[in-house]
Amino acid sequence: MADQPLLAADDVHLSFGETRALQGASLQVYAGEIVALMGPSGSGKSSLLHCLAGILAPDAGSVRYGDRDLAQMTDSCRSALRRGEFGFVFQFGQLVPELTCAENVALPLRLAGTRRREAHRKAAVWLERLEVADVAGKRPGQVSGGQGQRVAVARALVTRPKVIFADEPTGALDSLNGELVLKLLVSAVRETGAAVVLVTHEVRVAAYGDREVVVRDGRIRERELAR
Ligand SMILES: Nc1ncnc2c1ncn2[C@@H]1O[C@H](COP(=O)(O)OP(=O)(O)OP(=O)(O)O)[C@@H](O)[C@H]1O
Repeated sequence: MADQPLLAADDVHLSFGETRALQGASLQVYAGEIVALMGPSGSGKSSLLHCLAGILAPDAGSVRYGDRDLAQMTDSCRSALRRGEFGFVFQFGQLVPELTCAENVALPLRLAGTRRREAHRKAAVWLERLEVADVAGKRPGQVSGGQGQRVAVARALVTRPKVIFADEPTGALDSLNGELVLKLLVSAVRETGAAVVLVTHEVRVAAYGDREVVVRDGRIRERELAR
């Protein structure tokens, strides 16, 4: 494991009006590791994920990606970072309904300026990798929830990001489909070397992580999982 964390939150505070979502959360994520964020509903897991990904700016404390403080970057630099180095998988509604599954997976590459043909070639590789090549020409509304999540994982990985942020990625799936999505996600990131920040309620899902971190009252409690 590298000495320097890839991503580090240091004493992060975040409030929504009167609600104190994060109250001094500190977390380090190293290259290639899968960190599972667990904890009760409302404890601050998603807020921490959003701060780590540069989607929300902390009221106090800092988030660093490598040697860069996200708060010191311009909005366009942060957007470029999110497009180029980060990938996202959420629980619902992340695929563009008007596009086919192949077009959805190719989209991040097209937005980054990759030519159509090359973007679709890479999309096909990732759809195959996630075992959903057969739905390439279908729209998200025409595929099952599990297939849709595997397409979403393919889309998150197609740019070969350094960090994947996954917020309850299997929360809407039955346990069998959830397991399949997780197994494919984990084997794909082991291959690409991406780190994963995985928010989940479920112990079974957290067990896919290298490390489990418990968020409680906007702070971190951490314990190592047996490998
Ligand atoms: N956009 C928002 N506006 C107002 N309050 C918010 C907002 N987002 C989160 N909160 C509040 O901040 C606190 C932390 O929320 P957060 O979503 O980070 O928790 P969580 O641990 O991810 O919860 P869950 O497991 O239920 O998704 C909660 O009290 C929540 O109600």
